[in-house]
Amino acid sequence: MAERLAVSDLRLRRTVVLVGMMGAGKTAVGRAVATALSVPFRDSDAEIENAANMSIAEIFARDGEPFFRRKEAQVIARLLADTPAILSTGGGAFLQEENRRAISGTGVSVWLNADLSLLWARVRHKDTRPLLRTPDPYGTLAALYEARVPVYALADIEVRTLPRMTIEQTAGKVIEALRDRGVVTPEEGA
Ligand SMILES: Nc1ncnc2c1ncn2[C@@H]1O[C@H](COP(=O)(O)OP(=O)(O)O)[C@@H](O)[C@H]1O
Ligand SMILES: O=C(O)C1=C[C@@H](OP(=O)(O)O)[C@@H](O)[C@H](O)C1
Ligand SMILES: [Mg+2]
Repeated sequence: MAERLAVSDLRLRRTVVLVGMMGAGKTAVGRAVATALSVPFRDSDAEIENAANMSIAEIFARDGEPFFRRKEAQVIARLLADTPAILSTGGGAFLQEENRRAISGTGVSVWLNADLSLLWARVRHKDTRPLLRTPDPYGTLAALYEARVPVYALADIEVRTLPRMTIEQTAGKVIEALRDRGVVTPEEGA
C-alpha cells in the first residue's frame, strides 16, 4: 500500500488567496499553510503597510479608504503574477469585482468562514481595524458580515473555522481542501 505523503512532498500549482471577514484568521492561517507547504507567504495588508511605512489605520486616516482599495488591488495583481504562494487578503478585497476577476484568472480563492460570534471575540479588543472604529463596532461588524457573506460565497473553496480549532488545525483543513481540488499535488518523483 502506498505510504501517506508528507506535506513537504506536495507541490502548489496556483496561488491560493484567502478571503473572508476580519478576524477569520486569514493572516494567521495563511502563514501556517505556507509554512507547512514550504511556499512563500504574502499578506496584502502587510505589503501595503511596508510600502507606505504606515499602518493600515494610518493609511485610512490620512489617505482614505478609496486610496487604500486602489493600493490593495495593485498589490493583489502584482502578487498574483508571481510564483505560486499563499496570499492572505484584507477582508474587503474580495468585495471588489476587479480583484475577484484577477484572483479567478490565476489563483484559487478560499473563503475562511467563521461565525459572527467568533469574529467578534477575535477583533473586539483590537484597534487595528479602522472600519470598526464606530460608536457601535459590534453592529458595524454584523452589518459588514451580512453584506459580505454572499460575496465570499463566490469563492472557489469554503473552509469553516470553528472556535476550538487551532491555527494549525485550520491550516490542515485548508491543505486538505486544496489537495481535494488538485491545487496541491504530489511532487513529481515523490
Ligand atoms: N484557531 C485560530 N485560527 C485563526 N486565528 C486564530 C485562531 N485562534 C486565534 N486566532 C487569532 O485571531 C486573530 C485574528 O486573526 P487574523 O489572522 O489577524 O485574521 P484576519 O487576517 O482574517 O483578520 C489573531 O490574533 C489570531 O492569532
Ligand atoms: O474588512 C476590511 O475591509 C478590512 C480588513 C482588514 O484586514 P483583515 O481582514 O486581515 O483584518 C484590512 O484590510 C482593513 O482594515 C480593511
Ligand atoms: Mg489579516
